Amino acid sequence: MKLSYKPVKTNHFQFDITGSKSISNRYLILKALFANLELKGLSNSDDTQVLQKALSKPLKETKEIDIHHAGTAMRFLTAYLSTNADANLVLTGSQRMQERPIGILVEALRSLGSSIEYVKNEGYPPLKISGKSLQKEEISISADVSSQYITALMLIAPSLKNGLKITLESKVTSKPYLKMTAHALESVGVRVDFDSNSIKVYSKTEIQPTQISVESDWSSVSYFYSCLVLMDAGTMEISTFYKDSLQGDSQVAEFYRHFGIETIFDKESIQLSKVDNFELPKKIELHLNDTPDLAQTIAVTCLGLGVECLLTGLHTLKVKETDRLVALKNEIEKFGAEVIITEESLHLKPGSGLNSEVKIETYQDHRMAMAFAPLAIKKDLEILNPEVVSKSFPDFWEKMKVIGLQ
Ligand SMILES: O=C(O)C1=C[C@@H](OP(=O)(O)O)[C@@H](O)[C@H](O)C1
Ligand SMILES: C=C(OP(=O)(O)O)C(=O)O
Repeated sequence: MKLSYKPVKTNHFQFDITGSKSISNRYLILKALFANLELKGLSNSDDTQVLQKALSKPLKETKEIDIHHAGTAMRFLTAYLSTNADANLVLTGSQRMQERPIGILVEALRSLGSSIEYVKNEGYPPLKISGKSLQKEEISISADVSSQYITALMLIAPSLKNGLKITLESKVTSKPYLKMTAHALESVGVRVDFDSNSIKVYSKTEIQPTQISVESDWSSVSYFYSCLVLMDAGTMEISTFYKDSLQGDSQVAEFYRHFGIETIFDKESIQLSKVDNFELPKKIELHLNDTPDLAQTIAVTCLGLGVECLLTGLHTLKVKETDRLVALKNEIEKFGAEVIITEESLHLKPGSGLNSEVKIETYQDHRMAMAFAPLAIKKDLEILNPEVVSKSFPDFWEKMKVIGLQ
């Protein structure tokens, strides 16, 4: 798809964004445990729909569940199904999902008493799961590969007889996602004690009727921050967001102050504006261990601005929808910049300008398509397989049109 920018008449853009897929998918598992939970504003992303569909089928009659590319659905369902006596099935996903590790979670669940077998390769989906009730109440797990393994255990913990105490080994990655899970549990009345390296989730069999409204997705809004930075002028009003967000990616508001974007919280929306006469830094250094999904957005913003950047804390990017460090290097260098990657960092040194007529490969990664789209404000470009955005943000291109990207 060829993308170009035609400034629209208005300078003030107002729109809403779909619900957070991370929050939605946590509450879908909680709803499977506690029927009297009512959810509003769920994400319309593929990742949420695939989980919703899997949970809506009678498990006894289900032989296989395919969750495609959805990491959260894969990890959360592995834990949920292994505790559900009706489950006797194969849980699988896309080719890439079969290359994303799950051994740490499977080992943890097995040590609690689960029956899970690898169908193809040791340590990777597909999994054959026979659900049963788990008896143990303590587990240690390494926390530096994916926080989703720990979230998966936290979400099933209320259904265990004595709850679950999880000890986190090694450095914790993506920690705000664990806080989000703790908050989701607490919001339905489950007690959680969260210390720096241990999490205790208490047992709960019933909850009071509870209604939850899902906040919009902060990772998705990051692309609009990037657009506004690269536009000459404009303001944006985007809903529904809260100042005390559960989402770690709300940190994007702080990060983009470095690029001259001010965020004002107004009731249930954010208002973004450009600071007058802002002087851009020559170089920016950010540690993104808490917010890995923002790395691509920020790297491409820096490319568009010609600002050098050093992003660290990125070791998990290799096991996401694609190896995002390699993908970023490949695509950014097409524009004439230099990118040096290590196991956990990306250093971008801008070139003298931006090369034209660049075609962006998206590697079946929604965030590759969405992160590069704002660059079209500076240079016409082509995004290959633009439909990948539906993993988290099906309306992405429609919203881009609102601000002038066609
Ligand atoms: O729990 C979640 O909802 C997520 C946790 C993060 O994954 P890791 O913990 O694997 O970094 C994040 O990248 C992903 O998009 C969503
Ligand atoms: C990494 C992501 O998702 P998941 O791990 O849930 O597939 C993402 O949305 O960027």
